[in-house]
Amino acid sequence: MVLRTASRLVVSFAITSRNARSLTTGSTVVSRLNDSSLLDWNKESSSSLTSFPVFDPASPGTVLAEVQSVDAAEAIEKSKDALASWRDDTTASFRSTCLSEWSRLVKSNSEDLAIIMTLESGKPLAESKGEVNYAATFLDYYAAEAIRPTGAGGGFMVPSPFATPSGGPKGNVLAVQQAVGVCALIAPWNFPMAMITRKAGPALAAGCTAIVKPSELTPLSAIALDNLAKQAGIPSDVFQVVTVSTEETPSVGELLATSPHIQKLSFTGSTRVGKLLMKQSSETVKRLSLELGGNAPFVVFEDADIDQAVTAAMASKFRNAGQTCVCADRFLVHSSVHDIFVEKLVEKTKAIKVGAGIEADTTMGPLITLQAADSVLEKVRAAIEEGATCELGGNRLDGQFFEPTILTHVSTESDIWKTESFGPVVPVVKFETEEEALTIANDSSVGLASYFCTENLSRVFRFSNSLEAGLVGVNEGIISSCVAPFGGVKESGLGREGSHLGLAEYLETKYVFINS
Ligand SMILES: NC(=O)c1ccc[n+]([C@@H]2O[C@H](COP(=O)([O-])OP(=O)(O)OC[C@H]3O[C@@H](n4cnc5c(N)ncnc54)[C@H](O)[C@@H]3O)[C@@H](O)[C@H]2O)c1
Ligand SMILES: O=CCCC(=O)O
Repeated sequence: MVLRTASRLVVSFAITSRNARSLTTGSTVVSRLNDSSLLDWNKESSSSLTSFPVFDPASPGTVLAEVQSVDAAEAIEKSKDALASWRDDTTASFRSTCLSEWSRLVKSNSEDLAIIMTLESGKPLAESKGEVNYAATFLDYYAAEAIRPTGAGGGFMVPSPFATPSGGPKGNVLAVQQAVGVCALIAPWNFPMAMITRKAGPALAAGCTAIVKPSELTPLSAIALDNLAKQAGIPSDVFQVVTVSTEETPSVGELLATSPHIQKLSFTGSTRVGKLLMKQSSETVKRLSLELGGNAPFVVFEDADIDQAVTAAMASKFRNAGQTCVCADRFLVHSSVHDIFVEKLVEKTKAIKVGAGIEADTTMGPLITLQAADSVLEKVRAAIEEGATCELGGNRLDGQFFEPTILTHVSTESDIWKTESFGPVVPVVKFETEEEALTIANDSSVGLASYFCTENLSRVFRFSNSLEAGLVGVNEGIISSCVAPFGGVKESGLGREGSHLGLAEYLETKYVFINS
């Protein structure tokens, strides 16, 4: 394992002279960008606004930028006022063109966007580049969906507009799909661009207006997306980004969840906050999409191709240092292939290069905060105290870096097994029968992703049918795509994002009876 620290991360607050400049960006960020105007952030407000720091996860305590907060109440007013013109006065074709142009700009600025994302989220540059492209796919996908009669083109599962005789002696039934209205979109730090476009793409395509609240840990990615949206011709009140500090977040969350002017709330983040927003939203009976936490099982059967299983396990587990809601989190390996799987996984994992994401040869970055690194360490130590064997890693490195870790003989009662680790830890448990693997895999209050490796076709159907999860990867560790319906069951959430089903989340069905 190689630990690399970031190359000099000196922050001098270089941009304060221009009047009313509301994003003060450290030289580390600006000097790396081809176009520093991506981070322009001049917000006007009738109230005095605060600002908050954005930190570099690769260098604890280093401030990358000082970002001005945005007044959420004013944003709601603007969004409400902009709704009718966007929903009723623009054509679907115009909205489609705006989304396509936004995507084109995202792609043509991908180098800068990846740098911004890496600096504030910590993920390696190659992963950030992958996410920028992934983010653009949602804009392209929903640009294409937008031009179809709303909701009709997506396929048989989306309710389509229709007209039919009433079924009675007279009259006709007409059913139409309409934009839900003003939408609040609350996004997390771990995929700071793709989780925004996955929500905003279908919202804008459907004719809704959108207020995005990014994570306070990664507002720069959202600011850059906002600037490109404006360049693409999306009116500034139709798509707004509301940056707020950690301290302001609970009250702004409550405002978005309780405002009678907001018709829908879409949230990606922890199950804890999802439950809170669900309670708060009940006051106004909002439409809800909740993409919450997971604790994905990864099952390796005795008939699996072990090399393929190891590749899939690595891809799923170590993506974004294990900070992905669909990361494999609980490894169940048949006793007959346990030792060879672990041996091969340990060998491959040793090649991971831990370091600052901005360094070209880094393959795993830091965790997002010191608290996150502490929490992973605590769970690893507790698991070892409860009898687990540490096959690799097990330690926190400098700052927020954590060693890729493999634990065997893990107790299924331990915290590392029962709760989402959100870190680069592989806990392994042996099993003997398919029934036993299924029981352990489904023994969780959440059900987002799940994975299994087998060469047996009937088992593929049988086991995937029985897993209590919204997503199933068979012999594959990365299964996210704009064309696939993404979402969980149980306490992992409500609704689906991506695919034509993602558009349906932003549409209401209205039925009109016409007397004849
Ligand atoms: N299902 C998914 O698609 C998905 C995707 C990413 C992350 N996650 C989950 O999110 C968790 C990690 O992300 P996190 O630590 O950023 O989660 P988090 O819930 O703390 O934060 C997510 C977002 O919610 C905001 N937030 C926090 N408290 C809030 C409140 N009281 N009211 C309104 N908004 C509030 C944050 O500012 C951020 O924008 C993990 O559990 C992970 O599984 C799920
Ligand atoms: O972390 C959550 C989303 C990541 C993905 O879309 O695969």
